Amino acid sequence: MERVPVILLRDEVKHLLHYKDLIPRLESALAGFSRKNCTEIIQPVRSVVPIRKHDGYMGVMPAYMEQEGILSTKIVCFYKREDGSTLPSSQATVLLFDPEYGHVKAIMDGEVITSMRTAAVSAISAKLLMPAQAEVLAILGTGREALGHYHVFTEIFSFKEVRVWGRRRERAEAFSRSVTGPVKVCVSVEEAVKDADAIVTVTGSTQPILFGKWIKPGAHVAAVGACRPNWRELDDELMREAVVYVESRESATIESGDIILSGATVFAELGDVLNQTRPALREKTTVFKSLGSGFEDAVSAKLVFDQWEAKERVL
Ligand SMILES: NC(=O)C1=CN([C@@H]2O[C@H](COP(=O)(O)OP(=O)(O)OC[C@H]3O[C@@H](n4cnc5c(N)ncnc54)[C@H](O)[C@@H]3O)[C@@H](O)[C@H]2O)C=CC1
Ligand SMILES: O=C(O)C1=NCCCC1
Repeated sequence: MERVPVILLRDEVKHLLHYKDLIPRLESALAGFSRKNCTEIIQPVRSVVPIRKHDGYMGVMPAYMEQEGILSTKIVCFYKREDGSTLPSSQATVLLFDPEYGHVKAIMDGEVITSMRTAAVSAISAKLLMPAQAEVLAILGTGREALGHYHVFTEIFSFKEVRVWGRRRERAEAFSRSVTGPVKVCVSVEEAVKDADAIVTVTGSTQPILFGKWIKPGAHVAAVGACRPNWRELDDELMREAVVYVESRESATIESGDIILSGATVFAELGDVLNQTRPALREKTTVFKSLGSGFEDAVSAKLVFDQWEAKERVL
């Protein structure tokens, strides 16, 4: 029998995926991934094909979770875009397979998944590592990931002040107008991060934009951009003085320019903290260097598919 995959477009994925389901699933997947001798989650480091002519990369991100019966791969194309470019800086599709037979069960939009799971993992890092009674959140960058981070951080935490900085002030102002809560537009990174408790860097920068000397001791930084080994968002001082957490040590030492070029040491994976095998050093300045993992896409895609199937059953 020929099996036809279901195609789930952006709006449907958006409708089916919710942070309240996603966050606990990601927490258990991060913990599973970091368990000693983990055989449940098979995930090679992302394969990256340079698309030199267009200043871009294609990342292929497979993952297999045997117990959960999840086999998937995300294919994401991402680009270094010049200021003012109207082209998208990344596009992604997730394929969900039947692990027993190998056929494709679903082809779904990967952009909502990328943005929600990335923001959710940063929020998990903040839950574990941000100072207690955090009052000020600073978001550096005004694009798609910035918006995702705004939504989940304001949904699960209660900040007294949210600030945004963007290279182009009009984009930061547009960002501030596009969300429902109050957001203070800052003219410089330094102004945005002064005395901030939580800082999210979500830019396409390839050079440091955030400097350790501007940051309040004890602040938590979720560093989401700079996912190539020669790209940076954070300076050497911040990387060397902060306690650094990652999703995967293996990926971090291959893909993160902030880690490789600063010579910083990785203290723990987030999963180690969730498994209580490494401590959450909340009182110290902490950096979560996010790179994105195939297993995060895998559990997100499964949630979307299960929700879709449940809806179909009712109809
Ligand atoms: N860690 C992860 O799992 C993921 C990381 N990313 C990365 O996050 C970053 C942001 O992605 P999106 O929001 O989707 O992109 P976007 O294109 O929607 O937004 C990029 C933002 O960065 C700013 N920007 C670009 N170049 C800059 C520079 N040189 N200095 C300062 N700001 C600059 C832009 O003005 C814009 O505000 C990218 O580097 C992307 O590759 C994206 C998805 C997942
Ligand atoms: O995990 C992802 O998805 C991405 N990571 C880094 C660059 C763009 C997409």
